[in-house]
Amino acid sequence: MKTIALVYYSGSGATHDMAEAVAQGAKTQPDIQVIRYRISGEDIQNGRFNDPDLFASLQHADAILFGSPTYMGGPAAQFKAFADASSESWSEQGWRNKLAAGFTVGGSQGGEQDSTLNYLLILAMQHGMLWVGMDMPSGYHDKRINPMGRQLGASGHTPEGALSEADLKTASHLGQRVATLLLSQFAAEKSPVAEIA
Ligand SMILES: Cc1cc2nc3c(=O)[nH]c(=O)nc-3n(C[C@H](O)[C@H](O)[C@H](O)COP(=O)(O)O)c2cc1C
Repeated sequence: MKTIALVYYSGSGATHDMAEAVAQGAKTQPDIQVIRYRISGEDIQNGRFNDPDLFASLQHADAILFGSPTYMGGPAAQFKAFADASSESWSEQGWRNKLAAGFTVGGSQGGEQDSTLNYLLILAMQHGMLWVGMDMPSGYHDKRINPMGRQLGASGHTPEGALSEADLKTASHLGQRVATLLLSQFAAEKSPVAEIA
């Protein structure tokens, strides 16, 4: 059994819908369990995210997928508070070689979702994780997904307050891709950080 953890913030529910689509895609594969953690403002006290149980369970996940709405051209502050708190795992590189991926939602089609995905990628790199992007270039497939052609991760937008079917399919595909990779021979062995001679 492989475990995929989804850690995300969602203010009005669109990023939550993306997370559910990611989970649905992941669950199409056998022997995959998905754990979901929706960050809430109450987890943040005096500006600091505090949930030791979450970090303990993330330690056992095989993949961690990060999700945040795009707020003011980047991740929401609530997500960033979680990311800052993850620095305790950073010092030990505790998430090294886990798979990682990201998803985001903006109100506009071109609402700087790339900037949020870039941040999620950098967070994964800080932790020594292995980033999984999209493998569906827009216009070169017949599945009507990834309409924005973003290869860095799954993104959507909510012009009428809701995501399109194509955006949800994109998220679902990303979940399926991570699950497939986890089950494949390419999943990295988790080995301790080598000592420098
Ligand atoms: C404080 C704030 C800042 C926002 N900034 C952006 C932005 O930079 N780009 C964008 O496309 N949408 C922006 N939006 C719109 C949200 O990204 C959009 O409503 C999204 O669907 C929210 O996701 P959620 O329902 O998961 O909270 C912003 C919304 C809020 C509340």
